[in-house]
Amino acid sequence: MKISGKVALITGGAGGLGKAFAAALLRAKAKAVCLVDISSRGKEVAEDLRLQYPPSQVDFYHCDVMNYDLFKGAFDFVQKRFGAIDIVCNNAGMAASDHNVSGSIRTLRLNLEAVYFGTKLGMDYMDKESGRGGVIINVASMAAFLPLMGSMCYNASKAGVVALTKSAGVPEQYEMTGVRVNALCPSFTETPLLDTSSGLREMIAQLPNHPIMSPEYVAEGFQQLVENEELCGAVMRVTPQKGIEIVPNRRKDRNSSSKL
Ligand SMILES: NC(=O)C1=CN([C@@H]2O[C@H](COP(=O)(O)OP(=O)(O)OC[C@H]3O[C@@H](n4cnc5c(N)ncnc54)[C@H](O)[C@@H]3O)[C@@H](O)[C@H]2O)C=CC1
Ligand SMILES: CC/C=C\C[C@H](O)[C@H](O)/C=C/C=C/C=C\C=C\C(=O)C/C=C\CCC(=O)O
Repeated sequence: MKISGKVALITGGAGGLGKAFAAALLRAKAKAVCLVDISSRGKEVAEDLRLQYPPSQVDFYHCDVMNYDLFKGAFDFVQKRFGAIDIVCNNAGMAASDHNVSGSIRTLRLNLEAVYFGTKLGMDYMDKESGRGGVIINVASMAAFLPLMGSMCYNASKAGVVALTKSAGVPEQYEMTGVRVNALCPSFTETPLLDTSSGLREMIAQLPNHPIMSPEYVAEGFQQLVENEELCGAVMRVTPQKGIEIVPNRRKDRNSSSKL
Protein backbone atom coordinates (compact mmCIF):
# COMPACT_ATOMS: atom_id res chain seq x y z
CA MET A 1 0.00 0.00 0.00
CA LYS A 2 1.28 3.46 -0.89
CA ILE A 3 0.88 5.49 2.33
CA SER A 4 0.73 8.86 0.58
CA GLY A 5 -2.79 10.27 0.69
CA LYS A 6 -4.12 7.58 3.02
CA VAL A 7 -6.18 7.93 6.23
CA ALA A 8 -5.12 6.09 9.40
CA LEU A 9 -6.68 5.36 12.83
CA ILE A 10 -4.21 4.47 15.60
CA THR A 11 -5.42 3.35 19.04
CA GLY A 12 -3.13 4.28 21.92
CA GLY A 13 -1.87 6.96 19.54
CA ALA A 14 -0.82 9.22 22.40
CA GLY A 15 1.66 6.63 23.67
CA GLY A 16 5.28 5.95 22.85
CA LEU A 17 4.80 3.48 20.02
CA GLY A 18 1.52 4.98 18.80
CA LYS A 19 3.12 8.39 18.30
CA ALA A 20 6.07 6.79 16.48
CA PHE A 21 3.69 4.91 14.16
CA ALA A 22 1.79 8.13 13.45
CA ALA A 23 5.03 10.01 12.72
CA ALA A 24 6.15 7.27 10.29
CA LEU A 25 2.85 7.53 8.38
CA LEU A 26 3.02 11.34 8.31
CA ARG A 27 6.64 11.26 7.04
CA ALA A 28 5.33 9.01 4.26
CA LYS A 29 2.77 11.73 3.40
CA ALA A 30 -0.38 10.14 4.86
CA LYS A 31 -3.31 12.51 4.35
CA ALA A 32 -4.60 12.15 7.92
CA VAL A 33 -3.97 10.29 11.16
CA CYS A 34 -6.46 10.07 14.03
CA LEU A 35 -5.02 9.27 17.45
CA VAL A 36 -7.65 7.33 19.40
CA ASP A 37 -6.74 7.31 23.07
CA ILE A 38 -8.20 7.35 26.58
CA SER A 39 -5.52 9.83 27.67
CA SER A 40 -6.15 13.52 27.16
CA ARG A 41 -2.42 13.76 26.36
CA GLY A 42 -3.56 12.82 22.88
CA LYS A 43 -4.53 16.45 22.30
CA GLU A 44 -0.93 17.69 22.81
CA VAL A 45 0.53 14.80 20.84
CA ALA A 46 -1.78 15.58 17.90
CA GLU A 47 -0.82 19.28 18.07
CA ASP A 48 2.87 18.36 18.19
CA LEU A 49 2.55 16.10 15.12
CA ARG A 50 0.54 18.72 13.20
CA LEU A 51 3.35 21.21 13.71
CA GLN A 52 6.04 18.68 12.75
CA TYR A 53 4.36 17.31 9.62
CA PRO A 54 2.27 19.92 7.80
CA PRO A 55 0.02 19.82 5.80
CA SER A 56 -1.09 16.37 7.03
CA GLN A 57 -4.10 16.45 9.32
CA VAL A 58 -3.75 14.95 12.80
CA ASP A 59 -6.80 14.57 15.03
CA PHE A 60 -7.27 13.29 18.56
CA TYR A 61 -10.39 11.30 19.45
CA HIS A 62 -10.90 10.61 23.16
CA CYS A 63 -12.15 7.05 23.57
CA ASP A 64 -12.00 3.95 25.74
CA VAL A 65 -11.47 1.21 23.13
CA MET A 66 -12.64 -1.42 25.63
CA ASN A 67 -16.16 -0.09 25.05
CA TYR A 68 -17.27 -1.39 21.64
CA ASP A 69 -19.91 1.29 21.04
CA LEU A 70 -17.51 4.11 21.94
CA PHE A 71 -14.79 2.52 19.78
CA LYS A 72 -17.24 2.28 16.86
CA GLY A 73 -17.86 6.00 17.37
CA ALA A 74 -14.16 6.62 16.63
CA PHE A 75 -14.50 4.80 13.31
CA ASP A 76 -17.64 6.81 12.48
CA PHE A 77 -15.79 10.03 13.33
CA VAL A 78 -12.84 9.25 11.02
CA GLN A 79 -15.07 7.92 8.25
CA LYS A 80 -17.24 11.05 8.31
CA ARG A 81 -14.32 13.50 8.66
CA PHE A 82 -12.09 12.06 5.93
CA GLY A 83 -14.47 10.01 3.79
CA ALA A 84 -12.53 6.76 4.18
CA ILE A 85 -10.26 4.70 6.43
CA ASP A 86 -7.25 2.89 4.88
CA ILE A 87 -5.02 1.91 7.83
CA VAL A 88 -6.00 0.77 11.34
CA CYS A 89 -3.41 0.11 14.05
CA ASN A 90 -4.72 -1.66 17.17
CA ASN A 91 -1.93 -0.53 19.44
CA ALA A 92 -3.52 0.52 22.77
CA GLY A 93 -2.27 -1.78 25.49
CA MET A 94 -1.14 -2.11 29.08
CA ALA A 95 0.81 -4.44 31.32
CA ALA A 96 -0.02 -5.50 34.87
CA SER A 97 1.71 -8.04 37.07
CA ASP A 98 -0.04 -11.23 38.22
CA HIS A 99 -0.30 -9.93 41.80
CA ASN A 100 -2.83 -7.34 40.60
CA VAL A 101 -5.86 -9.48 39.67
CA SER A 102 -8.10 -6.61 38.53
CA GLY A 103 -5.22 -5.07 36.57
CA SER A 104 -4.50 -8.45 34.99
CA ILE A 105 -8.10 -8.90 33.88
CA ARG A 106 -8.10 -5.34 32.49
CA THR A 107 -4.88 -6.24 30.63
CA LEU A 108 -6.58 -9.20 28.99
CA ARG A 109 -9.57 -7.06 28.00
CA LEU A 110 -7.57 -4.13 26.62
CA ASN A 111 -4.79 -6.11 24.93
CA LEU A 112 -7.01 -8.80 23.41
CA GLU A 113 -10.75 -8.05 23.51
CA ALA A 114 -10.27 -4.45 22.31
CA VAL A 115 -7.92 -5.67 19.55
CA TYR A 116 -10.71 -8.03 18.43
CA PHE A 117 -13.11 -5.05 18.43
CA GLY A 118 -10.66 -2.99 16.35
CA THR A 119 -10.01 -5.83 13.91
CA LYS A 120 -13.73 -6.48 13.42
CA LEU A 121 -14.49 -2.76 13.02
CA GLY A 122 -11.52 -2.30 10.68
CA MET A 123 -12.70 -5.12 8.44
CA ASP A 124 -16.27 -3.74 8.43
CA TYR A 125 -15.31 -0.10 7.68
CA MET A 126 -12.56 -0.87 5.13
CA ASP A 127 -14.31 -3.80 3.42
CA LYS A 128 -13.88 -3.42 -0.33
CA GLU A 129 -17.69 -3.52 -0.81
CA SER A 130 -18.31 -0.39 1.27
CA GLY A 131 -14.74 0.93 1.52
CA ARG A 132 -11.59 0.63 -0.54
CA GLY A 133 -9.85 -2.23 1.28
CA GLY A 134 -6.97 -1.52 3.60
CA VAL A 135 -4.61 -2.89 6.21
CA ILE A 136 -4.84 -3.59 9.94
CA ILE A 137 -1.72 -3.84 12.14
CA ASN A 138 -2.28 -5.49 15.53
CA VAL A 139 0.44 -4.81 18.07
CA ALA A 140 1.32 -7.97 19.99
CA SER A 141 4.75 -8.53 21.61
CA MET A 142 7.68 -10.90 21.84
CA ALA A 143 6.01 -11.83 25.13
CA ALA A 144 3.68 -13.91 22.92
CA PHE A 145 6.54 -16.31 22.23
CA LEU A 146 9.01 -15.79 25.08
CA PRO A 147 7.01 -15.48 28.31
CA LEU A 148 7.94 -13.22 31.17
CA MET A 149 7.61 -14.38 34.76
CA GLY A 150 4.83 -12.62 36.67
CA SER A 151 2.78 -11.53 33.68
CA MET A 152 0.53 -14.44 32.76
CA CYS A 153 -2.31 -12.23 31.45
CA TYR A 154 0.03 -9.97 29.49
CA ASN A 155 1.71 -12.95 27.81
CA ALA A 156 -1.63 -14.67 27.17
CA SER A 157 -3.15 -11.50 25.72
CA LYS A 158 -0.27 -11.06 23.29
CA ALA A 159 -0.29 -14.72 22.24
CA GLY A 160 -4.02 -14.26 21.66
CA VAL A 161 -3.38 -11.24 19.41
CA VAL A 162 -1.00 -13.34 17.28
CA ALA A 163 -3.60 -16.13 16.90
CA LEU A 164 -6.42 -13.63 16.23
CA THR A 165 -4.33 -11.90 13.55
CA LYS A 166 -3.29 -15.10 11.78
CA SER A 167 -6.95 -16.12 11.68
CA ALA A 168 -8.08 -12.72 10.39
CA GLY A 169 -5.34 -12.83 7.77
CA VAL A 170 -6.16 -16.14 6.05
CA PRO A 171 -6.23 -15.82 2.23
CA GLU A 172 -9.98 -16.47 1.95
CA GLN A 173 -10.73 -13.61 4.35
CA TYR A 174 -8.52 -11.23 2.38
CA GLU A 175 -10.13 -12.23 -0.90
CA MET A 176 -13.53 -11.46 0.61
CA THR A 177 -12.72 -8.12 2.27
CA GLY A 178 -9.64 -6.70 0.56
CA VAL A 179 -8.29 -5.99 4.06
CA ARG A 180 -4.85 -7.31 5.08
CA VAL A 181 -4.22 -8.05 8.80
CA ASN A 182 -0.71 -8.40 10.27
CA ALA A 183 0.81 -8.69 13.76
CA LEU A 184 3.78 -6.71 15.08
CA CYS A 185 5.76 -8.28 17.94
CA PRO A 186 8.40 -5.98 19.39
CA SER A 187 10.70 -6.77 22.27
CA PHE A 188 11.33 -4.18 25.01
CA THR A 189 10.95 -0.64 23.67
CA GLU A 190 11.59 2.71 25.37
CA THR A 191 8.08 3.93 26.25
CA PRO A 192 6.20 4.79 29.48
CA LEU A 193 4.78 1.27 29.51
CA LEU A 194 8.10 0.00 30.87
CA ASP A 195 7.52 2.10 33.99
CA THR A 196 4.10 0.63 34.75
CA SER A 197 5.40 -2.71 36.00
CA SER A 198 7.67 -2.35 39.03
CA GLY A 199 11.01 -4.06 38.64
CA LEU A 200 10.63 -4.48 34.88
CA ARG A 201 13.50 -2.19 33.93
CA GLU A 202 15.70 -3.93 36.49
CA MET A 203 14.73 -7.31 35.03
CA ILE A 204 15.52 -6.11 31.51
CA ALA A 205 18.88 -4.78 32.67
CA GLN A 206 19.76 -8.31 33.86
CA LEU A 207 19.15 -9.79 30.40
CA PRO A 208 22.42 -10.35 28.52
CA ASN A 209 22.77 -8.36 25.29
CA HIS A 210 19.24 -6.98 25.42
CA PRO A 211 19.25 -3.21 24.88
CA ILE A 212 15.89 -1.47 24.96
CA MET A 213 14.87 -0.47 21.41
CA SER A 214 13.65 2.92 20.24
CA PRO A 215 10.01 3.36 19.15
CA GLU A 216 11.33 4.73 15.84
CA TYR A 217 13.09 1.43 15.09
CA VAL A 218 9.92 -0.55 15.80
CA ALA A 219 8.03 1.89 13.56
CA GLU A 220 10.27 0.86 10.66
CA GLY A 221 8.82 -2.65 10.98
CA PHE A 222 5.30 -1.20 11.32
CA GLN A 223 5.73 0.72 8.05
CA GLN A 224 6.91 -2.42 6.23
CA LEU A 225 3.78 -4.27 7.37
CA VAL A 226 1.62 -1.42 6.03
CA GLU A 227 3.40 -1.02 2.69
CA ASN A 228 4.17 -4.64 1.70
CA GLU A 229 1.07 -5.92 -0.11
CA GLU A 230 2.49 -9.45 0.02
CA LEU A 231 2.04 -9.55 3.80
CA CYS A 232 -1.30 -10.77 5.12
CA GLY A 233 -1.65 -12.91 8.25
CA ALA A 234 2.04 -12.18 8.77
CA VAL A 235 3.78 -12.05 12.15
CA MET A 236 6.74 -9.68 12.39
CA ARG A 237 9.25 -9.87 15.24
CA VAL A 238 11.38 -6.85 16.11
CA THR A 239 14.24 -7.59 18.52
CA PRO A 240 17.67 -6.07 19.24
CA GLN A 241 19.30 -9.45 18.55
CA LYS A 242 17.76 -10.29 15.17
CA GLY A 243 16.31 -7.00 13.98
CA ILE A 244 13.13 -7.01 11.88
CA GLU A 245 12.05 -10.50 10.76
CA ILE A 246 8.89 -12.12 9.46
CA VAL A 247 7.90 -15.44 11.10
CA PRO A 248 7.00 -17.88 8.27
CA ASN A 249 3.27 -18.54 8.02
CA ARG A 250 2.99 -22.37 8.09
CA ARG A 251 -0.50 -22.19 6.54
CA LYS A 252 0.93 -20.56 3.38
CA ASP A 253 3.96 -22.93 3.44
CA ARG A 254 1.66 -25.97 3.51
CA ASN A 255 -0.07 -24.70 0.36
CA SER A 256 3.21 -24.07 -1.41
CA SER A 257 5.60 -26.71 -2.75
CA SER A 258 7.92 -26.39 0.25
CA LYS A 259 7.37 -29.02 2.93
CA LEU A 260 8.08 -26.90 6.04
N1 LIG B 1 7.05 -0.82 25.26
C1 LIG B 1 7.35 -2.09 25.04
O1 LIG B 1 8.37 -2.62 25.52
C2 LIG B 1 6.46 -2.94 24.22
C3 LIG B 1 5.13 -2.56 24.01
N2 LIG B 1 4.33 -3.41 23.28
C4 LIG B 1 2.92 -3.05 23.04
O2 LIG B 1 2.88 -1.83 22.30
C5 LIG B 1 1.62 -1.20 22.49
C6 LIG B 1 1.84 0.28 22.80
O3 LIG B 1 2.46 0.35 24.06
P1 LIG B 1 3.55 1.48 24.44
O4 LIG B 1 3.56 2.54 23.41
O5 LIG B 1 4.80 0.78 24.79
O6 LIG B 1 2.92 1.99 25.80
P2 LIG B 1 2.34 3.41 26.23
O7 LIG B 1 1.88 3.22 27.62
O8 LIG B 1 3.31 4.48 25.88
O9 LIG B 1 1.07 3.60 25.27
C7 LIG B 1 -0.14 2.92 25.48
C8 LIG B 1 -1.26 3.88 25.10
O10 LIG B 1 -2.52 3.21 25.16
C9 LIG B 1 -3.45 4.11 25.74
N3 LIG B 1 -4.58 3.37 26.33
C10 LIG B 1 -4.57 2.63 27.46
N4 LIG B 1 -5.81 2.14 27.72
C11 LIG B 1 -6.62 2.60 26.72
C12 LIG B 1 -8.00 2.45 26.44
N5 LIG B 1 -8.80 1.73 27.24
N6 LIG B 1 -8.50 3.05 25.32
C13 LIG B 1 -7.69 3.78 24.51
N7 LIG B 1 -6.37 3.96 24.73
C14 LIG B 1 -5.84 3.37 25.83
C15 LIG B 1 -2.66 4.87 26.80
O11 LIG B 1 -3.31 6.07 27.17
C16 LIG B 1 -1.35 5.10 26.05
O12 LIG B 1 -1.36 6.31 25.33
C17 LIG B 1 0.94 -1.98 23.63
O13 LIG B 1 0.00 -2.88 23.08
C18 LIG B 1 2.10 -2.76 24.26
O14 LIG B 1 1.68 -3.95 24.89
C19 LIG B 1 4.79 -4.59 22.74
C20 LIG B 1 6.08 -4.95 22.91
C21 LIG B 1 7.02 -4.15 23.64
C1 LIG C 1 4.78 -7.31 32.15
C2 LIG C 1 5.42 -7.09 30.80
C3 LIG C 1 5.54 -5.62 30.56
C4 LIG C 1 6.09 -5.12 29.50
C5 LIG C 1 6.70 -6.02 28.44
C6 LIG C 1 6.98 -5.23 27.17
O1 LIG C 1 5.98 -4.34 27.01
C7 LIG C 1 6.99 -6.12 25.96
O2 LIG C 1 5.68 -6.32 25.53
C8 LIG C 1 7.54 -7.44 26.32
C9 LIG C 1 8.52 -7.95 25.61
C10 LIG C 1 8.96 -9.27 25.99
C11 LIG C 1 10.06 -9.82 25.50
C12 LIG C 1 10.43 -11.16 25.94
C13 LIG C 1 11.48 -11.76 25.45
C14 LIG C 1 12.25 -11.18 24.35
C15 LIG C 1 13.33 -11.90 23.90
C16 LIG C 1 14.05 -11.39 22.76
O3 LIG C 1 13.74 -10.34 22.21
C17 LIG C 1 15.20 -12.24 22.31
C18 LIG C 1 15.17 -12.38 20.81
C19 LIG C 1 15.08 -13.58 20.26
C20 LIG C 1 15.09 -14.78 21.15
C21 LIG C 1 15.53 -16.00 20.38
C22 LIG C 1 14.45 -16.47 19.48
O4 LIG C 1 13.44 -17.00 19.99
O5 LIG C 1 14.58 -16.25 18.28
